[in-house]
Amino acid sequence: MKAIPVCAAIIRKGDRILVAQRNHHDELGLKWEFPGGKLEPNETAEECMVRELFEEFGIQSKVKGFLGENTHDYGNKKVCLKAYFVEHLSGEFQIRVHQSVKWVHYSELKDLDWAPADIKLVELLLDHYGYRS
Ligand SMILES: Nc1nc2c([nH]c(=O)n2[C@@H]2O[C@H](COP(=O)(O)OP(=O)(O)OP(=O)(O)O)[C@@H](O)[C@H]2O)c(=O)[nH]1
Repeated sequence: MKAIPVCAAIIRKGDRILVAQRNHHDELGLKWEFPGGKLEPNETAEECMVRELFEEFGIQSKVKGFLGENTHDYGNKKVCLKAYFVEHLSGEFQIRVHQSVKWVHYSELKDLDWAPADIKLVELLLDHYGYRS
């Protein structure tokens, strides 16, 4: 099974990261994730991130770097989740798609009920910032 490429945004404010809860109507409803979505044909990861963050929150943003990726097999599909560091440039966050969003301190990230593909990315993120609980 070929993995579906999905881009996920790490948006930081001080010691907090923006996390989003999937809508209860959607697959993996109420699980926490990094905002983002599937890469469209002929789109770069940077374009995908900027598009998804505008669709999901109505904000303008810019990709600053790449954290890493994790491929996860959900049984019915396989996703390759690629996490990018993204800077919020302008616009108030409007919650257009998700159930809710919140800014979570590094020390609390591991306590969330994450979408399974995200767990390895959360570990990578904590390593990246040198955070040890
Ligand atoms: N955006 C996002 N998707 C994730 C994460 N972790 C994870 O397993 N996924 C999975 O990756 C896929 C992305 O789908 P999505 O529904 O968010 O993206 P989309 O808006 O482009 O899709 P759609 O237009 O088909 O609904 C889903 O299967 C979702 O469950 C994550 O951290 N962020």
